[in-house]
Amino acid sequence: MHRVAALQLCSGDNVALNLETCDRLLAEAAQAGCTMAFLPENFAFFGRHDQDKLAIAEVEGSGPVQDFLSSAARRHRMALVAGSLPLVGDEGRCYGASMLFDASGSSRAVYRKMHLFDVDIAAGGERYRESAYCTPGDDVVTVPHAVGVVGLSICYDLRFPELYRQMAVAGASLFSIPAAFTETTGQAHWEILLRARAVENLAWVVAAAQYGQHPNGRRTWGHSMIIDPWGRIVAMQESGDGVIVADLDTELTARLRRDFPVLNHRRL
Ligand SMILES: O=C(O)CNC(=O)[C@H](CS)NC(=O)CCC(=O)C(=O)O
Repeated sequence: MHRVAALQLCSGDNVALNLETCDRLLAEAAQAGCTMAFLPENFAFFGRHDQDKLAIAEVEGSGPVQDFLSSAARRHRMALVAGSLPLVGDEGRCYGASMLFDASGSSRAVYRKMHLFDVDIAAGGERYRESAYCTPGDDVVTVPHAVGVVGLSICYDLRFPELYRQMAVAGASLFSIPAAFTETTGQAHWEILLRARAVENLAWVVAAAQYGQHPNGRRTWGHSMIIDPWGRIVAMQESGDGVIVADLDTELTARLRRDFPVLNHRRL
């Protein structure tokens, strides 16, 4: 059994304030006995304009947000999956990156968001062009850890089941899916997509989410969830700052994968 936490917050454009909130929630998670905590997409900064986040983009391995993560992991004695933070990319753009820190504060892995959210949402009258300021990563990342092999992903990636299948085939038994899902698409698709990724791969899903209204006027869906490999939602918070906690039973994953071997029945 490994107790893990997902943090939910409503990040704004003040980095220090967002990190303070994260730190408070991490302390709660540590207090609850968690050995690992997951943060949402854009936990450190949600700006007024899309390109604002370029100003806080860091080079991999150094910078105030990464320093905070390393120190928070050490202080709270927890491994962290830092949902997403901007890392410097090329041509004046950044990567949306998810980093895993171990409890000693060392960075163990970096995943760069592969699928960029360039969509128009008719129902909400919203237009997103993530590729205007972000550049996509090319590499699938799985990280062996105490809780199992962790597959890293970010938000819109959730709609691409082939990424999760590839991670599952590479051994992943837990998917991290941090998000800032739109309220409109979240209401329609969030839960069904998350549970599908869990069920079809017999894997745990930890989805730490942003909620509420951000400085750019956009509203995000919240509903952070931890889902077991049978598709049951074992912890969920609709709205508000908070920490959801679950005990990950790694035996359950092993038993399901043995007795219900869908991953071995693939023909393609
Ligand atoms: O707009 C912002 O600044 C915050 N959002 C994000 O950073 C990212 C990229 S724009 N959002 C998503 O990927 C939403 C996906 C989604 O909502 C879906 O797949 O339905």
